[in-house]
Amino acid sequence: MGSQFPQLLMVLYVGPCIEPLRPNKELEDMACECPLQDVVETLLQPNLDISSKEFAGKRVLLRVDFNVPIDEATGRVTDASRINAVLPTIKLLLSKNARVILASHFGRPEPKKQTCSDMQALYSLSPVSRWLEQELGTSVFRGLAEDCIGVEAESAVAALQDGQVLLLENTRFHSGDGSNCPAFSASLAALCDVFVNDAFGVVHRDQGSVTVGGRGGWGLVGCGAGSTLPSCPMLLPCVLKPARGTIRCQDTSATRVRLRPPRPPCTFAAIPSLLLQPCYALRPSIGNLLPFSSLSSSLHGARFPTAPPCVGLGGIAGWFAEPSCQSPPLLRCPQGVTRFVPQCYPGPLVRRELSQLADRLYEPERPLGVVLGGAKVADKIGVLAALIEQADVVLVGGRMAFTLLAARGVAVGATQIEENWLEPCRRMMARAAARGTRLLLPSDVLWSASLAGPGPEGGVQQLTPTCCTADSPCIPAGRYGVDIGPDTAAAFREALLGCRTIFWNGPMGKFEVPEFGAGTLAVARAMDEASRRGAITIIGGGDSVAAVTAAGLAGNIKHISTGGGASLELIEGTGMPGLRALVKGPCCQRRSPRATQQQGVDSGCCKGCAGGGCCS
Ligand SMILES: Nc1ncnc2c1ncn2[C@@H]1O[C@H](COP(=O)(O)OP(=O)(O)O)[C@@H](O)[C@H]1O
Ligand SMILES: O=C(OP(=O)(O)O)[C@H](O)COP(=O)(O)O
Repeated sequence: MGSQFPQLLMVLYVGPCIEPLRPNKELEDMACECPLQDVVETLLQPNLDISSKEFAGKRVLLRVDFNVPIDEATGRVTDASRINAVLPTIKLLLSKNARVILASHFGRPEPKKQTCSDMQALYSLSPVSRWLEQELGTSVFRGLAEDCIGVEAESAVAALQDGQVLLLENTRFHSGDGSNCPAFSASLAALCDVFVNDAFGVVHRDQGSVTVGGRGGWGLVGCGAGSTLPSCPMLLPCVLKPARGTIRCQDTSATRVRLRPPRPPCTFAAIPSLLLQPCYALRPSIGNLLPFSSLSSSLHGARFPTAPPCVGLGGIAGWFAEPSCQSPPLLRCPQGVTRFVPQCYPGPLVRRELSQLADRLYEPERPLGVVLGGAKVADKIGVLAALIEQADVVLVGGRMAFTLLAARGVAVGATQIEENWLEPCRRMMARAAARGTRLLLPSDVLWSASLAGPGPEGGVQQLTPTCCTADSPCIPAGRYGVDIGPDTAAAFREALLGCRTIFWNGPMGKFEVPEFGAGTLAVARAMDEASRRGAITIIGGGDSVAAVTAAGLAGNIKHISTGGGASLELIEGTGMPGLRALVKGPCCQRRSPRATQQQGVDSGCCKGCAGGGCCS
């Protein structure tokens, strides 16, 4: 790989690398990094309501979130809340004689590691397809296209008639979705005339099918104070992109980025057009860990050279040589739907979610309580810092809790924790104490020898300081924490009943196993009880909603949201690239982004599933 760098760098120099360096302030202004509330307000304007638009004969790409629970044994959808939530949108578009193309992710396939057949077996949208067939009938629903881009998708779309629906296969079968590759977005966008995003559950993801490249994709432009910035900061994701998951924001001064070398197909054909793209400084999509204010101060703090216009080879080469950098300012360039699809709208579900959640969470009736659980620890733990600042009571259960418990010195056995977060968790707990936020962790937990179900070994464990030693661990070595215990459930209930607004995301344990579901059920009951006492209760997240629905306790909840991580990010008040990508004009009082240019992108870049080529 090393031998390719000089060639690549030569191309960078001879390409149209023409833009003079912009001062930091201007970079920041160009970002139009509006307060999220302004973005939300913009998307709620009546002129973006699709019910007042005409779509007859138009191919409408409707991004939906069909990431629904499936029974592994029967392959059937076990909770259709997310499908049902978007059915009215599908029917609305059909009533307008649109040709509706549904795009969704499902689960987290790994196209670079798994073969296509493995991905198909585990993550095909065929169970959802069967569900839609029943709901819509075969004359309207034209089935599942084998792939979401490429020949299969194109021919299926070409066969679509007005007033018919097609479901595209899982967008995440292509690595270009997760990496927000412009070529992937362009291919998806080529299928349609109009893009409607009604996938609230995924608007916090900076992914190709969400922003459909709107303003998606990150280009790395510098490595913080003392490093160099090219004045052609249009080195786009295919060329330079922080590898997913390698950015750690334990605090703003310890941000680390590891660079991924350019992918060969991106080099020659892609770079000239990439270099022409205007860039916007935006908050990085790094698991929502770094508030934009921090980024912006890191932008201010960084030393950007003013000349020569394209920095030196050394500046760029240094990035490759240096595996990590401090506080990298990141630039993000517009790429997709706003470029590739002229008409983009938020769907009715997204608008409804925004108005319901924003109303209730931006200026909540206090005390505000947040219950956080679930298994997407790496994704959601970063939000905790923001929740500690905003909520009065924060309750943490689920697998999430064990990283905090471990940070307190509790021996958690084999329970999966986030090692990188131990120190930040200690600081968060200290901050909660200093601020007066009531942060409750489990005081007892259920442990088991297996995550699959209870065996002869297991039981409820009180988490006393005396048991948290190597000799007397709280959770024995090799055992898993699988639920909160009854004392914790009672303490959580008591805390919740004192709140006027409650938001809950993430089950308290591995609730799919009935024996590990008591904690989740107890919180569901407490939510129900609080609702009946007049509290404003909101539950978000696929599994949390499934748990509450299965328990028959959804009826009194004030708002059931289709998004867990998305709702959390909304509360956090930052990020949401999927929403920002839908804002075409100025979204705040600050300077709006420059008009984007229609440009081609090397279609060979970032081709789909590296696993076996079936979906490239
Ligand atoms: N202690 C635990 N160990 C293993 N899995 C857990 C534990 N607690 C919760 N989970 C799992 O978390 C998953 C839901 O997590 P997440 O996706 O974050 O929630 P949501 O879908 O509600 O946003 C469930 O499948 C549940 O089994
Ligand atoms: O299930 C989802 O989010 P959630 O678990 O936060 O509700 C969405 O479909 C997003 O999925 P992802 O977290 O794999 O990007």
